[in-house]
Amino acid sequence: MAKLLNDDEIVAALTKLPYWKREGDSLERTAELASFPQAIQVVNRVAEIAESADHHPDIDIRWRTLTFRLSTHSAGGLTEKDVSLATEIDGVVDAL
Ligand SMILES: C[C@H](O)[C@H](O)[C@H]1CNC2=NC(N)=NC(=O)C2=N1
Repeated sequence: MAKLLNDDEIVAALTKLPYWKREGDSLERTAELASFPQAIQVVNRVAEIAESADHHPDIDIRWRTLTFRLSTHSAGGLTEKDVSLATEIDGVVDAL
């Protein structure tokens, strides 16, 4: 099972993830895209990445604004899997 990150490790990871904040046991980011279809494109690409990694985000879709919440449910908190998925999501959002 993935190892839980401690508070210092989470703070260190967040210095490299400026769009993300910690909300308790989750990492959270909002992204506003140019249109609803673009937002759905991002969701579809993130879904592919999540399936490959077998690590799935919570995603809230409101018109063209997406909110991603990442946590490793099996470990009961944040792990390197969440940091890695956050980095991948940033790449998807940046690509549009
Ligand atoms: C069996 C499978 O590996 C698990 O159910 C995976 C699926 N996706 C997951 N996603 C997230 N975010 N946390 C998990 O603990 C998790 N577990």
